Amino acid sequence: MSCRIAILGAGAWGSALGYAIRQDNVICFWARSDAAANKAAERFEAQYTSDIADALKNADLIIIAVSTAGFGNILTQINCHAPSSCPVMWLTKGFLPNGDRLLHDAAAEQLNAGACFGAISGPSFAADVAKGRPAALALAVNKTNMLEPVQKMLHRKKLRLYPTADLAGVCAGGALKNVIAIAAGVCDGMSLGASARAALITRGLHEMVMLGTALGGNSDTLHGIAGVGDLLLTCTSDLSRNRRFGLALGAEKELPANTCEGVNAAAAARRCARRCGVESPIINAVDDLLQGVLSPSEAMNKLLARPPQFPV
Ligand SMILES: NC(=O)c1ccc[n+]([C@@H]2O[C@H](COP(=O)([O-])OP(=O)(O)OC[C@H]3O[C@@H](n4cnc5c(N)ncnc54)[C@H](O)[C@@H]3O)[C@@H](O)[C@H]2O)c1
Ligand SMILES: O=P(O)(O)OC[C@H](O)CO
Repeated sequence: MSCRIAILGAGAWGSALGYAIRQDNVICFWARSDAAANKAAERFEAQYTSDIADALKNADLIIIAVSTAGFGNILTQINCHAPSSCPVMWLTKGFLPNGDRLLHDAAAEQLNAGACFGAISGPSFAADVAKGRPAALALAVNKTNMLEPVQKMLHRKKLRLYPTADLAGVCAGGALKNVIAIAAGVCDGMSLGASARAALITRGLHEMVMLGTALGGNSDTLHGIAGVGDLLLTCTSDLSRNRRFGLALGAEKELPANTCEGVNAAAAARRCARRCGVESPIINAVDDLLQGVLSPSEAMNKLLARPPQFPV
């Protein structure tokens, strides 16, 4: 049976995912302006509109694909215009701006009572998925009875969706790996070598697990595709915008202007860690670098001056 899927945001990832699931579904993209909708329409055949009420009308599934900057406003629009029983998923990774709320906390607070919502997150570059290359992602929802119907609408041979009830863990993994990817980029931008990068990624994973579990996630999730899987991808591939941002920061070059969710996430993750009493030296170092409080070599020296601690 064909489903109507509204994808809110026609940027790189929303478009790539829409392309991957277009068969057997009617896809309707919402973009912020007519010009953006027309530009996105050049990518592949689907419905495109800049009227969000139009996109949401009669939707069987909603997928939010905007960056965190627009996430809160999109939730408000969904409340106003979407059928109340329609599940709301998102591809966005990070914290809501100006605070330290992960996206599932924002959805729980802002969406109408009883709403079904969740995240699709894992190692997946839009550029790969748009070319039909295989990817595996976690699919997490707040109502476990909805996992199977949502998975049925989206799962494909080359877009594998692994269902889980651990929404907090999936959201934490996607948000925190971006901060560590900036750190890995800084490390390589400073030419510190592959050994240092491996140590940084491993210690970064430790911070992700400690903080992610303090925020309600499961350790298994953070060691799975939505945690370590995404961490490995973003820390090691130059396709990652977070890693590229870190490379420029470490080499003290001009910073790229692309969507880079790790920038806002570093400050938010640091606030969460302080609130939860979790030690987060790498996250703090990234935030200090971004705030201009430390230079790359000062941040490195601060991390290297720490006493070695188990578990490693
Ligand atoms: N690109 C990828 O490979 C990839 C993969 C997985 C997850 N993600 C995540 O998906 C999200 C979107 O990333 P992207 O790569 O598509 O970014 P993008 O920059 O290509 O697109 C972002 C979209 O968000 C919209 N947007 C930005 N600010 C907005 C606002 N204030 N109000 C309404 N709309 C707004 C833009 O118009 C654009 O359509 C990010 O959270 C990113 O971390 C991206
Ligand atoms: O390009 P990045 O760093 O935003 O990463 C994109 C995806 O999150 C990778 O899974």
